Amino acid sequence: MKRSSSILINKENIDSIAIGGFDGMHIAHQELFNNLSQNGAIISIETGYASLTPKNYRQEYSRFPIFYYDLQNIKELNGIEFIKLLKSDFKNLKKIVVGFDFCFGKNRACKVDDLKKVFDGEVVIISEIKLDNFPVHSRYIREFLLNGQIEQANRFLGKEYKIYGKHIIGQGIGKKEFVATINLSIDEFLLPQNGVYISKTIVDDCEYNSISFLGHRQTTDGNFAVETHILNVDNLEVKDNIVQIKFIKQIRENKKFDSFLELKNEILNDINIAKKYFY
Ligand SMILES: Cc1cc2nc3c(=O)[nH]c(=O)nc-3n(C[C@H](O)[C@H](O)[C@H](O)COP(=O)(O)O)c2cc1C
Ligand SMILES: Nc1ncnc2c1ncn2[C@@H]1O[C@H](COP(=O)(O)OP(=O)(O)OP(=O)(O)O)[C@@H](O)[C@H]1O
Repeated sequence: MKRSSSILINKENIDSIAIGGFDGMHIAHQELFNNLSQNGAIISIETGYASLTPKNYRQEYSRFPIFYYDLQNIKELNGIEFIKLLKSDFKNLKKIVVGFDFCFGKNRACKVDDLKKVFDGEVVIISEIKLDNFPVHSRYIREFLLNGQIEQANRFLGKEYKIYGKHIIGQGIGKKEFVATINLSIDEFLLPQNGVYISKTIVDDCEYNSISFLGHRQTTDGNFAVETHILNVDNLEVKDNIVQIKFIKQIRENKKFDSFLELKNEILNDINIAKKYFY
């Protein structure tokens, strides 16, 4: 994972910034970044709600350094004070890029027209970016994921939705009764709707085709699990504690089976569907 590189950047060199929450770093956010100059930077206002690309996972989706501002620390500033803060943090600031609906200052009282009044440099306002006539926003991408509409979410994201998890020990019956899986514990990321997904899994810097399951293991211990089975690889040894899953397509919902044999047959069927997709 590319951690924020902003600490290594000399703020004096930054001459343009894009401002927003930027959860997801989706295609509309990228359009804002396209309007930055060579020495641009991203100002990410942290509300604590980011779940598509939580704070420490955002940098990998842009070459521009990200500087984080905690909303709690700036929410009492009025519009003029907020811009003053940015100008004092970035002494060479000449351009600000925001979207059509950008609000700033205490109680979100200031709008884009106010920005033009209080900032004495160039202000670039990006009109609402849409895909198939549908506005692109993080909140809609979250809804797509929660409905299992991964392909739609991925189009809006401009990339495959990816989560990071910690490798944990499972029940230990997968390999014996079904197929081997890597079990994960997920903290900060939004999980798509429960079910079975064609996916890719990144383990120890290698990306593998996979099939992933999210949900309560209704057929075995009933516990909630995030599990991924790597296709065509037996006995993969996982060294790194952190494993990534990219979601591609939901193939079915989670189900309760009357016997282990029925679950096993369904899992083998899922694997065949995934193999047809990949190979
Ligand atoms: C592709 C796939 C599909 C699965 N589908 C279901 C399911 O529909 N219902 C269910 O109860 N468990 C499902 N599971 C979870 C299995 O119950 C689980 O892998 C098994 O209990 C082994 O768990 P373990 O890895 O913790 O040992 C699925 C697992 C995989 C890999
Ligand atoms: N569809 C869009 N078109 C143009 N600008 C956008 C669009 N979505 C967001 N922006 C701009 O990107 C910046 C970041 O916005 P923000 O983090 O609120 O994204 P969002 O996708 O609208 O999120 P949410 O759905 O949670 O409100 C802001 O300057 C905002 O105006």
